[in-house]
Amino acid sequence: MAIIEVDGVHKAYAGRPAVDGVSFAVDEGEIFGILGPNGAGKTTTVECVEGLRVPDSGTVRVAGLDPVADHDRVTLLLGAQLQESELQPKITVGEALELYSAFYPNPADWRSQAERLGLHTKLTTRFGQLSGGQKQRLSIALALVGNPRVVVLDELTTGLDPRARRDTWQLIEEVRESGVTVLLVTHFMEEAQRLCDRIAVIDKGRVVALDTPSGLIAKAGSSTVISFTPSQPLDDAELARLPGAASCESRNGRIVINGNDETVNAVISLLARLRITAHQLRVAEATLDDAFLDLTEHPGPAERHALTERAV
Ligand SMILES: Nc1ncnc2c1ncn2[C@@H]1O[C@H](COP(=O)(O)OP(=O)(O)OP(=O)(O)O)[C@@H](O)[C@H]1O
Repeated sequence: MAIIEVDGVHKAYAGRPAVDGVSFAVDEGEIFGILGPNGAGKTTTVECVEGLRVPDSGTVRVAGLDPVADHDRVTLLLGAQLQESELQPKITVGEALELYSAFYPNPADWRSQAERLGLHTKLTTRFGQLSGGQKQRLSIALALVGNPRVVVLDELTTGLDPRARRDTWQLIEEVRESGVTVLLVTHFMEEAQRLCDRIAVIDKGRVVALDTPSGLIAKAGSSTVISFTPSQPLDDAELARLPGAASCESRNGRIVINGNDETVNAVISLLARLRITAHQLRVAEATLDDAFLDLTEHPGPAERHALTERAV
């Protein structure tokens, strides 16, 4: 059952659309990702879900409630990461956690929360003296302190070092296992791929794709990139006609084909038939990174692959 429903939401700032007809539904208990380039409208969308922005048109429901009209009730069931400016620099970590837990009828044990997030040694440290990563961890702890049914995490692990990022991912998985729905805005593909059950890709204020991470990879162009330097010139047109081949490019004697597993076998058979040797044959699987770039109007996989190879 959907716990978050966003239906045809529009939001403009000074007449310029930031969110232009966004719709999606998040099932209870899932981790739902929102991915998109800078300025795509992700934060505006989640702020509409949190009731911090009022859509110009369209509807948002959280557990059937209107986040603006029923703001007080929604606040009790939805936890959100705080912006840095929302805490006084002199408040200590322990005071902030205690204060925020007092707002909720059924708060989590904030001391164990702090321990899980590696903040237990910082309970007497003032907010203004925390590092960027520690502030980030505190904002996650504060989002979870009310034992919410839904938690909205915008750029969850920005500013965290690799270990803290992985610890945070584990924490989010534990949060989900306890039945909490997570709405996650992220720029990190690895994070989205590892954590999210489904992802909405937003570009220029619109949802351009909505699927599981593997569904997005499969949907975006081709899933396999084959590249090699042939021992003799090859006909690009013949390669482009191979089964599953979506495109073929030749640059400085190196051939790059976008295709799938079937294409890999067909290329090998063709090379054997023509008695051509493939030097530096590489077969790479597309990633969510590739899918993201394809879906948000950037260079295609072959072009990027060629760029990467040249850069190497
Ligand atoms: N308060 C505001 N006033 C005017 N324009 C705004 C305001 N907030 C956002 N915008 C504009 O709306 C568009 C969408 O912004 P939004 O912050 O929702 O995007 P985003 O996808 O979250 O971006 P980022 O990944 O950079 O955080 C951008 O063009 C932004 O400049």
